[in-house]
Amino acid sequence: MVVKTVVAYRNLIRDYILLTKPGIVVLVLITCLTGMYLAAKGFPSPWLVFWCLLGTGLASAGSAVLNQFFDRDIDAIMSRTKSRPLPSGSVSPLSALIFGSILLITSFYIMAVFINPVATFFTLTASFFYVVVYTLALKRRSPLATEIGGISGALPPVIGYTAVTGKLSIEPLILFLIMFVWQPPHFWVLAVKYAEDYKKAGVPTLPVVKGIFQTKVRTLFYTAMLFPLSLLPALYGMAGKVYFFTAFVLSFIYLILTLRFFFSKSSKGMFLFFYSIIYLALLFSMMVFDMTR
Ligand code: HEM
Ligand SMILES: CC(C)=CCC/C(C)=C/CC/C(C)=C/COP(=O)(O)OP(=O)(O)O
Repeated sequence: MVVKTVVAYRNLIRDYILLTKPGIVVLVLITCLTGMYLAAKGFPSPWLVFWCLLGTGLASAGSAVLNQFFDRDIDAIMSRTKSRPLPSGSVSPLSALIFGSILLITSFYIMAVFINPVATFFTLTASFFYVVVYTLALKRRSPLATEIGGISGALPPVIGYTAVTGKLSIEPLILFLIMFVWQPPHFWVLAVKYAEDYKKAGVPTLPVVKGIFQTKVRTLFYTAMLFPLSLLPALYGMAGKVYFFTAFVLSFIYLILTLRFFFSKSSKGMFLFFYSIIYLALLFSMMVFDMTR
């Protein structure tokens, strides 16, 4: 009896953690911390780091929970998502709505009280774009949802940077641009693999609307754009030679893998998808490493 209750609680906690898309939260936090590091030109005040990472992490987590609350009908149709906590029935929609709202309200409170108005504004904007603009307004209507939704995903380093400086400048905009251009190819590789799934659920992703070939062309185009963009931090004095060299090699490998995906007859590019995540994590970590040396 006791063992059963403990297992039930453990499963419930696991489901609530899964609802927050924890893998994405980790990468969001790495990019946010990089923004803070570059702004402070070294390790910023530990309390600022603590509150800013907590606030940004809660915003990312809360937005992901609300995204799954609103998407629970289409998530139940797609094989990739049908075992998520909401479609599988292990968490009720009302509980998810309350949980996501509490996470978001706590995030905005922390950012407003412990950080500053500019970073709070960008946190609100990121959440608004993910939940309202991407999930509610665009995802079921247009393939442009991916690019416009990318505004949300590109804001975490801007939140980190402005948490330290309190104002916008060219450096956070460069980080924004890198992340903005990184997101569509990151997603389209998956969208190609699951094109049938998205079609069945009525989600007009690029492969569903324009076909696999057009999507592969655009994936290649965005990855090619990412190459020069990834070098900008070194050219603007935000990072040094070690970063420049690493970014060059990482972007070169990314381009080669994307070319392989482009010419491949298969629509499965899971290694490329995995590489996109490693790429961004290493790129941003290298900026911090080069600053700390
Ligand atoms: C337009 C924006 C984006 C789209 C459409 C998108 C889409 C996706 C999809 C569909 C998955 C697979 C999830 C699954 O298998 O259940 C995924 C995984 C992932 N994404 Fe993205 N993503 C976007 C932006 C971002 C951003 C901004 C980050 C972080 C900075 C990120 C980090 C990750 C990570 C770490 C994973 C693998 C871990 C996981 O599946 O939870 N993504 N993304
Ligand atoms: C601070 C803050 C709010 C940060 C959020 C950053 C972030 C990760 C944004 C990405 C948003 C996005 C459009 C995800 C799309 O996946 P989807 O939800 O359509 O994917 P799915 O099909 O797997 O559910």
